[in-house]
Amino acid sequence: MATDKAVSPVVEIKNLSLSFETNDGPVHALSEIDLSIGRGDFVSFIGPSGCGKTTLLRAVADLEQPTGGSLLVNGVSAEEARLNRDYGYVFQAAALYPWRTIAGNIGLPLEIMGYPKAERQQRISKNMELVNLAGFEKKFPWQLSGGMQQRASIARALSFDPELLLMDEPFGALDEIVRDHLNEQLLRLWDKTNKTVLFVTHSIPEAVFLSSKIVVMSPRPGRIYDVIDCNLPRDRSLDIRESPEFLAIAHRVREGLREGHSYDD
Ligand SMILES: Nc1ncnc2c1ncn2[C@@H]1O[C@H](COP(=O)(O)OP(=O)(O)OP(=O)(O)O)[C@@H](O)[C@H]1O
Repeated sequence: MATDKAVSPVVEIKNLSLSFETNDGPVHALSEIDLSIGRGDFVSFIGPSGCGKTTLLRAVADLEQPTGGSLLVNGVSAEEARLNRDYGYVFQAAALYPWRTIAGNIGLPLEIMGYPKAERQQRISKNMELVNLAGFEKKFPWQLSGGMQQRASIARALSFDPELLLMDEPFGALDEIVRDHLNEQLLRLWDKTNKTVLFVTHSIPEAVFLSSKIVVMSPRPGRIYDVIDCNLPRDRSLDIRESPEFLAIAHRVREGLREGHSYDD
């Protein structure tokens, strides 16, 4: 029923654990993860290196298999959600094919899925506009800046209109000015499309600026240390980073990272 879908969580994780078998024995990457993500939420995952942020995102994408607990995506198993193409994935590197034009890259998932040409073109134009790349259809990736390439990879992830956008440190390799600019654009995009976003980052200001919810993780094995609601106005601009509300949330994230962190190594 449509109403059920509107209120049910997009991602529901209960007591999830995930270990990797290695030659040196098991690596316990995630433990006792409980999390419910609502439709239209923008959820950032922040935590020290190796705390399992990427592993959690990959489990939602059905690219890693949990060893315990349950995980539902759009009310079905992660595998079924993957087969339903319920998510688009954006990596740290834009990973565009250099021999394809920007339009050709953005349209690639649509080609693979067998969309007819006219619909492909219409979706490519719509998504290029959404990420402010209209006019660059015929350029090749190497003719675009790093930030523009990353915007193209976001347009590619959105090309088939998935409900869920999984983003693994998409702006981590970019300089701070470009990153600020992309943060503002991503916020506008989220506001316009109402997608549910799961976003991995190492940056406290980025997490606070973008999110409706911040998940602070602690390492070994990765657990959720704190979940912080961010109710900053939806039409915020970068200036909000100077506001007391912003600084208070950033402070709570920083404290969580400090307290959840083990300094043994
Ligand atoms: N395929 C794998 N085999 C064995 N161990 C793995 C594998 N993938 C990840 N790990 C381990 O699981 C733990 C979590 O890794 P993960 O990449 O999810 O952390 P992360 O929080 O995303 O780190 P970073 O912030 O550095 O990207 C780490 O200890 C990592 O070495």
